[in-house]
Amino acid sequence: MTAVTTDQTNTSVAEAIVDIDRVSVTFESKKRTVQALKDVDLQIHRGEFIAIVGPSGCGKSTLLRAISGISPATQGQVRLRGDAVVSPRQDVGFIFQRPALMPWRDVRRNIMLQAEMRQMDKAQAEARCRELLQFTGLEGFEKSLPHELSGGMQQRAALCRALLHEPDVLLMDEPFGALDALTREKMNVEIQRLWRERNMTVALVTHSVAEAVYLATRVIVMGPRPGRIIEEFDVNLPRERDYEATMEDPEFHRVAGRVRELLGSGKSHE
Ligand SMILES: Nc1ncnc2c1ncn2[C@@H]1O[C@H](COP(=O)(O)OP(=O)(O)OP(=O)(O)O)[C@@H](O)[C@H]1O
Repeated sequence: MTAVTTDQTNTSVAEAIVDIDRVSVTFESKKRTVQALKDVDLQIHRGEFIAIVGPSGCGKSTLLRAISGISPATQGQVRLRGDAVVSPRQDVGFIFQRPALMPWRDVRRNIMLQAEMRQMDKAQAEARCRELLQFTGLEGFEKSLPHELSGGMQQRAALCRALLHEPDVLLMDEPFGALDALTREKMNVEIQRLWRERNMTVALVTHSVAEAVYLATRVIVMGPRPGRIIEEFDVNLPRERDYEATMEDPEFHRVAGRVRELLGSGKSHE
């Protein structure tokens, strides 16, 4: 079993909404077998914001996919709200690296796709859609097609779609990697507010150490494939985080420094 050291004990006794118990994921094809995850143990408690960092190809996306059931565990077990995850789950929000909007549908209809897939009550979904458009600053762009939006706006539309059914668990796989630095910063601030105000449980995969530490209550560091958790750090910062002030906070520098050290201070982890 992988030894996990924690620099500060998380004494939270809150309910584990996600329980990952000795999970391994192996991909088998005719050509080769890849073990993407090996004996991963992790509990995510209600209201936590977990950021997962690690070298490229170490299994970060696979871990999120195991939680959502897109790539279920081949050994061990993931439990979501107590239920074993064995197939894709509808009761989470998932945001991919690319917004994956349908090019022929306008913003509103892209968001409402979620309602159609889930056969949600139309009037309720429309009301929720309007609320999310306002929340993410997309009001006025309901009728725009994806190609008429900036990258950040497209990712915001994807965020609205992922949140339409009000999931209490949000999984985000490097959602801001393709954005310019300033837009990424703005999205970080929006996600911080969203997590806080909606009291969601979030797991984020990111290559940015700064993004991980700014957003997370706990940073999980994975080692090279086969993916294992090698260390985790509690981030002792207030839930409400001003961006500039956080960047200057000694706690931010302490955690970011240790994470960078562990990742070999590679330049790929800004
Ligand atoms: N569907 C799949 N079929 C076969 N192999 C896969 C599949 N998905 C992932 N892998 C392999 O599993 C390993 C982990 O991949 P994963 O995408 O989880 O890594 P990652 O840490 O998210 O990488 P990156 O940071 O580069 O996005 C890689 O070697 C990858 O090639």
